[in-house]
Amino acid sequence: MIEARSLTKRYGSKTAVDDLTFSVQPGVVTGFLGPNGAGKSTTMRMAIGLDRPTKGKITVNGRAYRDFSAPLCEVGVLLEAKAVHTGRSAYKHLLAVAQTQGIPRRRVDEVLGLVGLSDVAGKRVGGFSLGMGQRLGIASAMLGDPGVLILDEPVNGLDPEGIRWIRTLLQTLAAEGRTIFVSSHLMSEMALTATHLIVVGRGRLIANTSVEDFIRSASGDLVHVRSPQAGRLAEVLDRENAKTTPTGLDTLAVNGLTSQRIGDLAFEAGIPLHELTPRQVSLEDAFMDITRDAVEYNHGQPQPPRVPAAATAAGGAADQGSVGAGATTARGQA
Ligand SMILES: Nc1ncnc2c1ncn2[C@@H]1O[C@H](COP(=O)(O)OP(=O)(O)OP(=O)(O)O)[C@@H](O)[C@H]1O
Repeated sequence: MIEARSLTKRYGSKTAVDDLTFSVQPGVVTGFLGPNGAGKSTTMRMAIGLDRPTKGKITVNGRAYRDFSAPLCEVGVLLEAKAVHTGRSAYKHLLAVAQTQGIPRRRVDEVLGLVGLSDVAGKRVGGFSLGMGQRLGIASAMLGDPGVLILDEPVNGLDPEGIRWIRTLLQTLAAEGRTIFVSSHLMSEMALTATHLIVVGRGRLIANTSVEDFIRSASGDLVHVRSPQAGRLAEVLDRENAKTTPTGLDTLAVNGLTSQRIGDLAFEAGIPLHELTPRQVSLEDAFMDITRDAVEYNHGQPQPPRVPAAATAAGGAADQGSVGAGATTARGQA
């Protein structure tokens, strides 16, 4: 398990990580999401002792990283795939890493097999493609057979086959009971890979929720309805405390009732319906929506008006299961 408590990191006047509290549970893949500059890498660097928190703490299995005598056997890390000696072969690189912590030579062969690099084990790392480099980075992270894996943007620059491979590997490792903490700025990718999400923006916690709940709350309860008796239907629905907004001559946007309930009410009132569509948002849209005000640089693009997505509706504690509690903070103060 990874636990951050009031974790804060300032670089001069810049607050990179701002009072983050969350925990990452074993047995599932937890996605660490946020726009560029949100503080993901800084958080991960603090988790493995490469940066010191200005305030608060982050522990792995209840201990600070520096307290591990054989850290590779506790927590595997992929921060920068290219941080290897390019003149060495993949095998020699892994062997050198293994020898620093008394990991047996046979484990090098095992992890090469695990990541599918056995056939190129003798090749110089300098000639590796980006995808092979990522595989080597993961092999290195897996050397000590750790129970915790921290991976910073492991799918960056990979082709679809490589992305699918990492996705399956991470899910398999999580199913073995490991704690998998993986950062990305791609919501759609994380939705396929992760079970739980921790979303940050400008260093602050925006959401800490299951992927399922994130999708549900992002999609909200907005339903598009078309009826030749839209005015009458609005009266019926308003009596049920729905919020109806005319969007055309015969169309309504309805908040606060499910499409099933709207259909039933229309039927009971003898009102014909020509369309009844729950509003769907793409995950990428939901993510953009929830992090919009937390983006450091928006490339000068004009910001479209906010849709009344329910992604911000559910409040909650800073630990497990909150969507939008931090978003309010980020919007209010950023
Ligand atoms: N050593 C440093 N000195 C000063 N500012 C830093 C330093 N490291 C990070 N920052 C700043 O802290 C903020 C968070 O950066 P960080 O790299 O953690 O974000 P990120 O979410 O990982 O972004 P990306 O997806 O772009 O890697 C950014 O504004 C960054 O410029």
